[in-house]
Amino acid sequence: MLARHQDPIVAIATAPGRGAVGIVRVSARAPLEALIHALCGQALKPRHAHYLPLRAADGTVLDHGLALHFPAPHSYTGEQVLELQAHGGPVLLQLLLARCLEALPGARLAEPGEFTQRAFLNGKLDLAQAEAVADLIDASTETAARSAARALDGALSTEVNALRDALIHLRMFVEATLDFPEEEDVEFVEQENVLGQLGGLQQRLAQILARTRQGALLRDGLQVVLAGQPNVGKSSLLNALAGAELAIVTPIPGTTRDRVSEQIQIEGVPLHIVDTAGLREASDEVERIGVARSWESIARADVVLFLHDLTRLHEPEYQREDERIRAQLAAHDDAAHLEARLLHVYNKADAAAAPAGGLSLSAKSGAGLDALRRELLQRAGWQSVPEGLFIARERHVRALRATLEHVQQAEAQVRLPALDLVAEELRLAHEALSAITGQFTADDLLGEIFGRFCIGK
Ligand SMILES: Nc1nc2c(c(=O)[nH]1)N(C=O)[C@@H](CNc1ccc(C(=O)N[C@@H](CCC(=O)O)C(=O)O)cc1)CN2
Ligand SMILES: Nc1nc2c(ncn2[C@@H]2O[C@H](COP(=O)(O)OP(=O)(O)OP(=O)(O)O)[C@@H](O)[C@H]2O)c(=O)[nH]1
Ligand SMILES: [Mg+2]
Repeated sequence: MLARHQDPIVAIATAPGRGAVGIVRVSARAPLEALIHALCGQALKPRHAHYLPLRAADGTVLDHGLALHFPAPHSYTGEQVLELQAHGGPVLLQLLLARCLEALPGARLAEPGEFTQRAFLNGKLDLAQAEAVADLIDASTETAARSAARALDGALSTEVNALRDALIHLRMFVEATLDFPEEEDVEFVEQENVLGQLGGLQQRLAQILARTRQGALLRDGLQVVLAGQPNVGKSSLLNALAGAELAIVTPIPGTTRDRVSEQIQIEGVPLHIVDTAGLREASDEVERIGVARSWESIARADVVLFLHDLTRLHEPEYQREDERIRAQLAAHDDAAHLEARLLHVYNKADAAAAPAGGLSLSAKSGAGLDALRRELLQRAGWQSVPEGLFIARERHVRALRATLEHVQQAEAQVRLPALDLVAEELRLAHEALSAITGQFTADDLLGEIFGRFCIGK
């Protein structure tokens, strides 16, 4: 395992397929001069682009491209890095890749995220920044991309490090007092204003937590499912929100058989919207499977848009069916959770009067869609774009929550005062906080984080 971490690695560092330019990159601890000589036929000035023929083992020219050598430690990975920027044909890039593997002893193909993992292990990036690299590549909205760039620039890390320093400062006092048991705990607590410091920490943690939550929302978005009886206008609403004819719409109940999903964005927040088969007693096998899938989507959703048809609200048969769905929703979910994620939407407001209260709209005319968008953002806990928004992950939110809880516990112990317990809570707070930037991070978590990168990154 350890030896593998030291192998030279090689990968095609551009998106697979045909592109105008493609990059093959190599990262190694060992010197790359021999490889450079074999491929480029000349020495490379560090960090300079050289235009030259890239040669096969028999001396024939594979391509005329650019070669760049980044000597360690001044490279992306902190190791020796060679980049070959060639024409973007997939066959050519495979040839160059194979050429590097053959000419560099011990080299192997890089695993997903391995270049960035090395950058992390060599201290070029902390863990939150490394995650931001992947989030930048995967960003699905402009706001998400800009926020990922800010996180890569250290927006979250800087805040976390400042908090960590404050925690360390406080820990030093507490630990020092523990080492001198003759000193009065109460006196210490007052003298160093420990309560004041703990209060300040909690405030700062709460602020960062709120911003981190927004960042995680930008990354993960919101899962929204359109559910309800057949023919109420679920597919029409999907199309209206997406601004495209994605799902088939007809006056025939039971039109949608399978899930249709689409990603849209509202103020930069990605929304994954799933249109489902109308919920009713299925009349055939295909529909039965469709309805089962509807329920699966409902179970997974952050928000369930329960659509009602205003033109049929008064029909007893229609009411019975809505009641049946409501009961089934309640049976699938605990009451508080359902309440938090269920949103009733009354459709076809262009054709029938809407009851007071509730969200009414017309998928056909578009009236009321803006109110629905606002409501969805509010349900997601989105506050209008704060300055300096950075992308974040659920992992960071959990770590900050844990840190805050330990600091709150520490405060409770100071009031007793039980300084050894305060010290322990502060140690745990420090550990939880440090997991964000990766100082205290288990190997399996690292494997999971970097394993989700694309190859060549
Ligand atoms: N061609 C190319 N473009 C790329 C990358 C790359 O690896 N190759 N990157 C890959 O993701 C990103 C840029 N990231 C990079 C980060 C650090 C260094 C680097 O050379 N760092 C040195 C020197 C720093 C300096 O001059 O200030 C260092 O850290 O010591 C290079 C690229 C995006 N664009
Ligand atoms: N007047 C009016 N008609 C609508 C509106 N939205 C949808 N409809 C009509 O209602 C019918 C059903 O619409 P769909 O979007 O297919 O309904 P659905 O809920 O997806 O139906 P299933 O796929 O069968 O579950 C179509 O004839 C639509 O044109 C609306 O806002 N106003
Ligand atoms: Mg439909």
